[in-house]
Amino acid sequence: MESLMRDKFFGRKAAPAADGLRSIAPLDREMPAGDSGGMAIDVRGPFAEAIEQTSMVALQGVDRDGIICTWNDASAKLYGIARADAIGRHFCDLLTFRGTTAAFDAVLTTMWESGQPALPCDWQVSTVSGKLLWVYSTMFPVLEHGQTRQVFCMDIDITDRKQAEQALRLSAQVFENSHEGIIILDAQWRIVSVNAAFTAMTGFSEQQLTGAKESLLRSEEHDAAFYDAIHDEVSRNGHWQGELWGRRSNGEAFPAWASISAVPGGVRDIVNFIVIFCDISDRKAAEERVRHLSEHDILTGLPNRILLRDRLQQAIAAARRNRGKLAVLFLDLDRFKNVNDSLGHHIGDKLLQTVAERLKKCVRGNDTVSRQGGDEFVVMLTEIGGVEQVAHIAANILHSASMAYQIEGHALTITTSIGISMYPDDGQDMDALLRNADTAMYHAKESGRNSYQFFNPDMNVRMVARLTLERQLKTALEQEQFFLAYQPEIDIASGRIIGVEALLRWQHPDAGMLTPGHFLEAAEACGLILPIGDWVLQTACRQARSWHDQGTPMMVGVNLSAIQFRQKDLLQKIREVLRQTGLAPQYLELEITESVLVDSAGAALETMHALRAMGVVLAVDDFGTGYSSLNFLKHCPVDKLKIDQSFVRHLSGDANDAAIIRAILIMAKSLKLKVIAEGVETNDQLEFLRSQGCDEFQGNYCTQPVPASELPQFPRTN
Ligand SMILES: Nc1nc2c(ncn2[C@@H]2O[C@H](COP(=O)(O)O[C@H]3[C@@H](O)[C@H](n4cnc5c(=O)[nH]c(N)nc54)O[C@@H]3COP(=O)(O)O)[C@@H](O)[C@H]2O)c(=O)[nH]1
Repeated sequence: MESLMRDKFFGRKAAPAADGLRSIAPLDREMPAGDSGGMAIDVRGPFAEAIEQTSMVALQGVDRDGIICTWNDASAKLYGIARADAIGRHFCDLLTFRGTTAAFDAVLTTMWESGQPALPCDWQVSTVSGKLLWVYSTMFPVLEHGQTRQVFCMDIDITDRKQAEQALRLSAQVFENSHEGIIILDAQWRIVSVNAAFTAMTGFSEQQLTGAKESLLRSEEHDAAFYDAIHDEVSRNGHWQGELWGRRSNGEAFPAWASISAVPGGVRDIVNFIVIFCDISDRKAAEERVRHLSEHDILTGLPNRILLRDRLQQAIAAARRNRGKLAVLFLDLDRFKNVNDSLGHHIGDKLLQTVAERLKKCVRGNDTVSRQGGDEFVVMLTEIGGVEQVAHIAANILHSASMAYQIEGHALTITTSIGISMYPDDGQDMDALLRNADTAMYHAKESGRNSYQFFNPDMNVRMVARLTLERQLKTALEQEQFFLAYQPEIDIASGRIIGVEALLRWQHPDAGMLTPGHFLEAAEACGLILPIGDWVLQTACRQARSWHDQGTPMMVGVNLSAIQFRQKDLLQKIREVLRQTGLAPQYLELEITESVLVDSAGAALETMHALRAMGVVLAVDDFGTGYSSLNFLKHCPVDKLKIDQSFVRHLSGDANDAAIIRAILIMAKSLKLKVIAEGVETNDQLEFLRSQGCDEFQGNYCTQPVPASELPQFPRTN
């Protein structure tokens, strides 16, 4: 490329100069008439030589072949090439023009041909050593006898200027194309210039802003002191950055991140301020959404546990300062699980949403209704006058929650149990108040549900005892402290044992042998009844199978409490136990109380039919104490009624009990159900039952419940 250029513009034959290549050729300059830019220099003369060598301007001269004839000290300095290394070399060997070679060549060609000087021009030059610089170049031909003899070039280094221009261009690009709003202000905080991003961000036009005071952009979210502090900071330290509210042209405030810098002029003088503005509305909105989600319950939109704790803490601090009172109401819906189990979670969710709406209507705007999870809600009442006021609100809540619900065609009712603790009487801190309200709620449940209970310290004592019992029950299960006692069920006519009822016993390490009355309720409350019940079922069936193997087959009765009966996998469990133990299903009798059947209505019937289909025998336990209607019994696939022992116990003294037993027996006969009387302790009781046609009896008159090995050797049926 360079050699091509060399041939084209400096002549193909590089003939040596007459006086040798390294000497400076004698030249005369002839100015064409009317030429304004040409010059005549006698390069041989001392004047020209002096100019050439002392000039601050880099001066080079080349002949027709492009060979360098002149290279002054300034050129050597500018290009970093010594005079001795330049003279006699081809110009293109030392200097090349970046991207403008063709233009440079054209200028040279014109000059050689026209003998006219070229217009001064900026060139970017790279030297043989790799140095890159910008020069402002004036090129002119030197004539001899009317012929161009040499071309001279005067170069001034403009690299710094070019770089500054470039930087300025870049800054302008950044200013205009930045996504962040940029404002340039003068020393009096008057707007000098704004970029497009800022006008787009605020809705102000450039005309509206230019010349306006910075206060035009202030939002009412901040007072004057806020802006004064920023001005002070920028004046003192040259910089401030932080979040502030800006103002759009329509008056709307928007959150922004601002970075303000002072641009110094002379000593201590600030000439301008530059403000970079970033609209953070979207980020703030996203943060707000995340914060809201983290503090609210998704299902009901109520404050969740986290937000409640936060508000409770603040309310306690305020009550402490003002010597005020506040109340914490712990709510738990009664038997909400039944709704989920029978109608599905979808309906359960809708019910919770409606309850939440009703709760909000029962309290004032500054109170908090929160959902803790599941069917638990906590209401915080602040600025309370006294317990009467709280009791009134609690009663309202009970009433409102118990009103009928219509959800997707289902008519539902639900009640609530509420425990209440008060600051400062029932706790000084949040955890104590929540704990005590929970304890009181638990007592509300125990005392029949659909009620509220204020906390009292006795509750805590009972709660501790309950928790201790629950812990011990867990240990009992792990350490096999349970065993089964069996009580025979005797056919009255033949006197034979036709089966036994398996009754749970706990060999407590300290308290000795405990009957279910001591622990059953706690086991049900904490859910341990399920693993315990599984163990009972497994153990009783294994024992019955063992009697079968010994040639004395006997029916075994196993009690199922409500929670056990409602287990989703009950059928599967029973099928599996029968399979594992090898007990035929007709030897297993499941005892279910009337209340279980009535409470779980449709679902219970389905389960009972499935159990019957499996071949298992079903008995209604404690019959007469519940509310089962005759109609209900008619549709219930049960085999046996167990007359509750309370009727048997007072047979001799209470004519009513005798009448009840008679009625049960008549009814059972017509429904073709077997009847067994429980709690028979005397011969008189037995004789009465025999006289009334009762099928079977069970009770201490025969024997108390005993371990399998101690069962009396009565004749047994097969
Ligand atoms: N879910 C489960 N419940 C169970 C289980 N084991 C027992 N239970 C239930 O606990 C209740 C109390 O049982 P328990 O203390 O064992 O009392 C039973 C008998 O000991 C008692 N009984 C029997 N005959 C007499 C008598 O002549 N006099 C008298 N005072 N008491 C007597 O009656 C209870 C039998 O109750 P029932 O089940 O109604 O037939 C009790 O409700 C059990 O159901 C278990 O494993 N799981």
